[in-house]
Amino acid sequence: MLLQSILRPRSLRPAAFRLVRFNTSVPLIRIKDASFYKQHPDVNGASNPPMFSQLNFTLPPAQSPDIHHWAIIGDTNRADLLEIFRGQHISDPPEARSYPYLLTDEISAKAPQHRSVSNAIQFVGFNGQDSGSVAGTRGAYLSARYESLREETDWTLRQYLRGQTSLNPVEGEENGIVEDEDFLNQVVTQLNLEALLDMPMQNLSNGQMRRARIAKALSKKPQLLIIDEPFIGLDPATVKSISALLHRFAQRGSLRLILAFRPQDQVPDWITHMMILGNGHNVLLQGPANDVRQSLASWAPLLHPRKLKASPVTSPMIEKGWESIHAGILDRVLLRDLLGLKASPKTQLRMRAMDGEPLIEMAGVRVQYGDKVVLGDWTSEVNGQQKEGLHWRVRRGQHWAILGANGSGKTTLLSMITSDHPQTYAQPIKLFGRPRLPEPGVPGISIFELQSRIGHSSPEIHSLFPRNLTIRGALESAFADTFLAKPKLNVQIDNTINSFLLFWRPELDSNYDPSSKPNVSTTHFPVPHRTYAMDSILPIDSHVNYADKITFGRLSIAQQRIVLFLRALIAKPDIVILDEALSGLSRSERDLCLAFLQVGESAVSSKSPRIGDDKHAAFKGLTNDQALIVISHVPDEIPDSVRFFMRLPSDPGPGAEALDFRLASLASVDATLRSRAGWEMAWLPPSEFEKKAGRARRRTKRMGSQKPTVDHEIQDPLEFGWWTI
Ligand SMILES: Nc1ncnc2c1ncn2[C@@H]1O[C@H](COP(=O)(O)OP(=O)(O)OP(=O)(O)O)[C@@H](O)[C@H]1O
Repeated sequence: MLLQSILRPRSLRPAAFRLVRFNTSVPLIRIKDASFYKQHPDVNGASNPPMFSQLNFTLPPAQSPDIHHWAIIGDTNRADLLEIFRGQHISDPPEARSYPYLLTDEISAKAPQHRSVSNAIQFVGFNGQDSGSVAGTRGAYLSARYESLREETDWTLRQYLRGQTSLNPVEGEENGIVEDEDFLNQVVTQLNLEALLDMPMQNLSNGQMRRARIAKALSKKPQLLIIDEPFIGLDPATVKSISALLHRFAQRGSLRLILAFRPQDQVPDWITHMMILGNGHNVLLQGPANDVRQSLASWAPLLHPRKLKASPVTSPMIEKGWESIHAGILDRVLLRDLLGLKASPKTQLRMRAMDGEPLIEMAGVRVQYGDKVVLGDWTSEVNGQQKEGLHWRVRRGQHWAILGANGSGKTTLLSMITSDHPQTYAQPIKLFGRPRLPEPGVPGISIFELQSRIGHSSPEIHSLFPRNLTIRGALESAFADTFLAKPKLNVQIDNTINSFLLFWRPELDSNYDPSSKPNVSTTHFPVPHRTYAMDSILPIDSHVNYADKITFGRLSIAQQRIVLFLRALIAKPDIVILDEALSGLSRSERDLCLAFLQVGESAVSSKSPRIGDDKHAAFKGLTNDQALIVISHVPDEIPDSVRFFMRLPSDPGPGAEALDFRLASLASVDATLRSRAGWEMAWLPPSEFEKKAGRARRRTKRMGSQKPTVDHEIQDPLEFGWWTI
């Protein structure tokens, strides 16, 4: 989403072809007409194609007076480019990539360890398998995070930051190796990490872990810090503060920064230069941010080729856009993402389901470690009285969003529902109308029953999901007791899995080519009396056997997230929990997931026409019997069918009003959390929230000659004092 700011008119020239002049002649990174290979260019021919052929890129050091704050924008191939910047992959010719500034006398005198590229350039990436694990922490399933036993290797944040993570430290390094204590303290303060210093790393929330990793990288005072997807999974206030903080560090002139984003992400205003990657390993545009934005804006008409052909107006930049489309480097899905245009997924607003069977009931949940209460440290209104702890009810058919700043307890709350948290058993929680432990006359609910009735996708599941399962195996595991146990399958389940695999083939099978027909003889098939597309009469196996060959580990991060999203839905569980399940997806993939959630296989993708037959679709969207719980820091990832939300309290720090606990519903059909107005309203501090939101009011209805009774539809809002926005 790059076209946020007003564009100033300038001549349209592809920035990649422009000469760049710097005041300093000693760049930090110089890449000149280089191609890059994963293996030596002489081996493996076709399976070792060049990446970023004839790449040119120059980055002046932080000490140079030229201000260069770079953003790299691209899909999965941006990871390869970031590795190239860090000295990985083979450069052809070898001397075409160099780091001249690291060889200067200035570096030898000030920071000799920075003569090595791996010391001078630090990288922080958050997405995917390595995202949560730091030096062996957070390695086990979520439940391990909550175990009271601590291993010797459960390093605290302080130990992690000081590098004290060796069981047998070398003499003299018992307290870690810190180059500059004052600087480390400053970084800790600025990233608001002081209060967490003595906490084991595996107990940190996602947002806290991200801040910790940025702090660790900054504390090494690198010449260049590269951060991939710096803001993914952070609450809006933390995004603002980390963005401002990174800007301050970069402005000081001691650190260069390269931030990498997905095409649909919002890029901070202070970014001065951009490189936009196209499909394959190709650079589409590169140069000063305003020029790139302007070139991109001129490509908007390419989304409407018919209108464009009728118009006599053309320009070299539009020509370049056409060429890129014809060469396959640019496609309309990518262009839409870059231009920040929303596709319009079919939205179906779910009727307010107020009288469904209760699936989750919490009556005063309070989770604490020692003196620290991490969930339920508030009072709220229950039947007109103030009660302590979390009181909440989720019924069949209801779609909820859980909102809260990083560290406010969202993951802890979910672990109460999934029973990953040992304290679940001691809490006043009922699931499916039953307590966790048996009570006189009421049987408890077993963990296996619970797992079979809850579909769940989360960053924790992503980081622990077995990489060697095939795509089909991954979906089948939704019907098993554990990831690797034998699934309980039957013909109907097999058909459902095939149906999902068929629908999602364009996204999951990288070799999928809608124009090529599978190499299967059709001569022995009965001749249909009408003409059908050839694809639809081929056996389904020929369309879905890709899923038996591709393993989860070979998929891109976005594809892995799609598979886990489908895995959460496929067994038609009573409760679907999507915890940051769509983060890391491109805008079009995310919109397709949202549409799929609501209308199933009749959702439409701009990527390719679907082969599926809607009438016989195995999945037609969530049913009125299912409940949905969504957690996301990004409004665009919250389906419009979400009609209720819970906001957990958080304290943004000195000078800002703390957010309090609220339960609320979205009153009008037009109000959604995806809309800017709805999102901002949901995050208002109490003084403003109470002015703008309404209270659930008592409605009565007459039943024959009997006295008026309270409408059952209003029971929960009145009982729990809901608000409406
Ligand atoms: N075992 C533990 N001991 C002490 N504190 C803990 C422990 N486990 C988690 N916490 C703290 O509980 C709080 C809630 O964490 P949780 O992961 O639920 O937050 P979250 O809302 O999911 O955050 P995010 O949006 O960053 O993922 C955090 O402050 C975390 O540091």
